[in-house]
Amino acid sequence: MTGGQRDDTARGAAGTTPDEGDSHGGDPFDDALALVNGPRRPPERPGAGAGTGSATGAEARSGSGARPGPGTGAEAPTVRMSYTARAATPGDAGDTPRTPPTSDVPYTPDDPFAPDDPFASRTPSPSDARHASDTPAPTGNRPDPTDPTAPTPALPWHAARDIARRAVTEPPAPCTSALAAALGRTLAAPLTALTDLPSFDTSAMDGWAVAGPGPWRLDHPAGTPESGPAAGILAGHAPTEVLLDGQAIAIATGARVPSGATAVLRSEHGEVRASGGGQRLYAPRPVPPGQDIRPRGQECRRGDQLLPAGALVTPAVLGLAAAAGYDELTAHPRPRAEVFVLGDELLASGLPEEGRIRDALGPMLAPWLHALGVETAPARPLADDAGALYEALAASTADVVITTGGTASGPVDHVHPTLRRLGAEVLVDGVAVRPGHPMLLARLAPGRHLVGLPGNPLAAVSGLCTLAEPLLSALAARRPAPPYRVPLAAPVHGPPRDTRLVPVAYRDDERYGLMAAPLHFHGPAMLRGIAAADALAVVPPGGAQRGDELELLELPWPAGWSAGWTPEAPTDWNASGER
Ligand SMILES: Nc1nc2c(c(=O)[nH]1)N[C@H]1C(S)=C(S)[C@@H](COP(=O)(O)OP(=O)(O)OC[C@H]3O[C@@H](n4cnc5c(N)ncnc54)[C@H](O)[C@@H]3O)O[C@H]1N2
Ligand code: MOO
Repeated sequence: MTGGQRDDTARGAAGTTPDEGDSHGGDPFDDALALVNGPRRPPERPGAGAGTGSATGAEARSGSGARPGPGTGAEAPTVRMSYTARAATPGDAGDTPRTPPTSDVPYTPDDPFAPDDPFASRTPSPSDARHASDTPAPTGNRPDPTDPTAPTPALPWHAARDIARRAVTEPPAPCTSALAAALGRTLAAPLTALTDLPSFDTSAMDGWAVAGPGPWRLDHPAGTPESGPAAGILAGHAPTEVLLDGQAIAIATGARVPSGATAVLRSEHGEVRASGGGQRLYAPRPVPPGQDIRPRGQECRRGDQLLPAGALVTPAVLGLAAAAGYDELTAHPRPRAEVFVLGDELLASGLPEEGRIRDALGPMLAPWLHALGVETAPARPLADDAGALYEALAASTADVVITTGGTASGPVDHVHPTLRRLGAEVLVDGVAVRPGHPMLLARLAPGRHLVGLPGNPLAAVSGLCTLAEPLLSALAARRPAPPYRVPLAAPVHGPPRDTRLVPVAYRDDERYGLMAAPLHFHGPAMLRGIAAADALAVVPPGGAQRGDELELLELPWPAGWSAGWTPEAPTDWNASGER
């Protein structure tokens, strides 16, 4: 979890006073929320100059609760909304289209606040998807093979995730690798200690190993007498001395305590005085037996289970494994994924021009998959060409192929026909979730799957989190993380039948503690909200109120994430003096 300790007094929690977001208060998190949650410029209407026919800033702040008609000021039918002021303002309801809706078409398929979406679930889903586990095991919503034109009912969100997780019956066989190569993989067997830890009685402090009550004779001072505890038994040495009652010897932190020693006296607690040609060590007060000695086996005994099979190999696990004597680990291989980005309109660089736009998914998906522990090459752009898609899918050997775009039924949406041509088994064909409902999952061959992400960028994120993440996690043999819930900081409207995934940022609240503040700019084609988010909140059909505890899907990068950065070549900072 990230950001739980942030001091957030932000006014920018979505749906509260969003349009005040332009006044930054100097608090970094406040500023971040304000930046992402406001202010918005009303969208231009096609063919109109900037601002023409759009709500003014004053109107935007007025919270009138009505959506203006196209250039007439006429009000659309009232739509029940929780954060009325924002949702009622053009350009504000997530992805309000450039053409404001007419009064008889009060919302569009894109509108995340629309109470009912004609393109959403074609059959009712359970009224509350939070209880999907009460429903019988899902069998998917693959289309009727006898009728290729039959509409496919969208699956409830939890059921779709469940199918994705269970699509993998057996993860690829584990393999053994050097420790470092196991990072990010899943332990195939319990991590069992190969040694006691510590493996010998160890001094926890620099000072003297002492035997019995003081004062003690320093019979074995190593080095000069003045060097005190800096000499004596050093870490890494195996002492042969046996201390007798009344004797002491200098010892360093981490050194093996000689037999006969009953405690370690810290250097700052002891005083060495000359005495009759020798030296005596005095302590201001009695030293309890065992003080500052880490006894052998304190952390574990050889054979103890340190971690179960299925644990994720994190940097800390690598450290523990090394301490416990491992040179190699047996772990499940990382899933291998290939990403094909479809769309003739996509540009790889520069500014959007003449109807063409930048590819936002290629740059996002490969590192997102890396963050999920998946091996993948840079995304491959593919033209909107059925033949090219067929060739690419037929040639791929990846465990999971991820396509973006082409999932709907437009003239160049080739994913469904290509899957049919390949004889793939469609397991999920549409999910009752917004955004992202045309997402799909298919089995290309035993052990090989395809996740079709919709082209709208936030819809693609939704598909990634809904279908790809559980599938990849099962392939990596990870145990599903138990869902956790955080109270919502502001109400979120929701359609009656579809789950919504809404970007949220953590904030602290006096009453509830950690809360999830919904972020604006959450329309299907927008990435501005998710780019500032800590997680996606799973809003059940019908929406949620402030204080409702919602399941969160955390994004796979915690605060301070460094993308596993490693220098390509060793860098000598001193040589250049530059950073
Ligand atoms: N008749 C219907 N039309 C649509 C429906 C529907 O149910 N019936 N669903 C809508 C929804 S919801 C979505 S989401 C999209 C899904 O479309 P596709 O998966 O076929 O994707 P495209 O049409 O190729 O693109 C949609 C949109 O996204 C832009 N895009 C695509 N790829 C990228 C990318 N890599 N980077 C940035 N933007 C991308 C593309 O230009 C389009 O604007 O279908 C709706 N239509
Ligand atoms: O517009 Mo679509 O809901 O899948 O993003």
